[in-house]
Amino acid sequence: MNTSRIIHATEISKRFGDKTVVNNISMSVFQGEIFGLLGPSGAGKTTLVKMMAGIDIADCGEITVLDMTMPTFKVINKIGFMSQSDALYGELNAFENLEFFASIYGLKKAQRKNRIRDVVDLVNLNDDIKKPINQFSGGMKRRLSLAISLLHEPDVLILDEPTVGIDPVLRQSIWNELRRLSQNGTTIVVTTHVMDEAEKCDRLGMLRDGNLLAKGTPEELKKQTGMQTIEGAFLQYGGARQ
Ligand SMILES: Nc1ncnc2c1ncn2[C@@H]1O[C@H](COP(=O)(O)OP(=O)(O)OP(=O)(O)O)[C@@H](O)[C@H]1O
Repeated sequence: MNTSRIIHATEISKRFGDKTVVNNISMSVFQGEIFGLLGPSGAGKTTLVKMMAGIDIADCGEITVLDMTMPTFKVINKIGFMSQSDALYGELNAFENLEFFASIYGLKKAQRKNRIRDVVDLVNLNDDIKKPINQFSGGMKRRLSLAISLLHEPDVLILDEPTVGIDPVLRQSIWNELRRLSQNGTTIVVTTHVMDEAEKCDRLGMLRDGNLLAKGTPEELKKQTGMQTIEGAFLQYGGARQ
């Protein structure tokens, strides 16, 4: 693993009303690693990754991506963000959605065609490319959202629960692709509450109620808690729902 720090959060907090949903979190993500944010529903994973992607702003603390303080438009083209709520145009078909986002990302015509073909292959949507999005299932929308986040081959990929609603075979091929991208230098942050996906990450941050309970490699976290599984380690660190 490369040691250049690509994402760096320093003591960031975020409140909604009187509720602190991200509480004084500091962490770094290094080039070419897959960093997983693991935590139950409501832990603050989405809020944290949105601040990394520059979509939301921390109340205090600082986040830098590629040494630029977020949020800034300067790195927006270097980040691929896949949100949980699919930001797709329902009236358009899949191909038109891809074309639209490719033009936003500034992909040239020839490059656009190749990239669209590659990402559509990857998420296995070839047969549905002409179908309007409002006829897509939830899983198909997830796959298209993932394809869109990959279109411009970003240096940093931030994926919020990318494999929810996706069948195990495709999920495996998506993880294979994430690994291939990371080996080629892409830095990836992925949120999940699925333990077997957490095991696939190079490092993990365990979140609960806005607090970063622990971080480390899956092996380190298991070893430190004397547990055989990530789930066991998470519970030891205080991740259990009360
Ligand atoms: N815009 C908002 N206004 C008010 N509260 C919010 C807002 N966005 C998130 N929250 C609250 O912040 C907390 C953390 O939410 P967040 O979506 O970050 O959690 P999460 O870990 O991503 O959960 P999930 O796995 O269910 O997506 C929750 O209590 C949620 O209700």
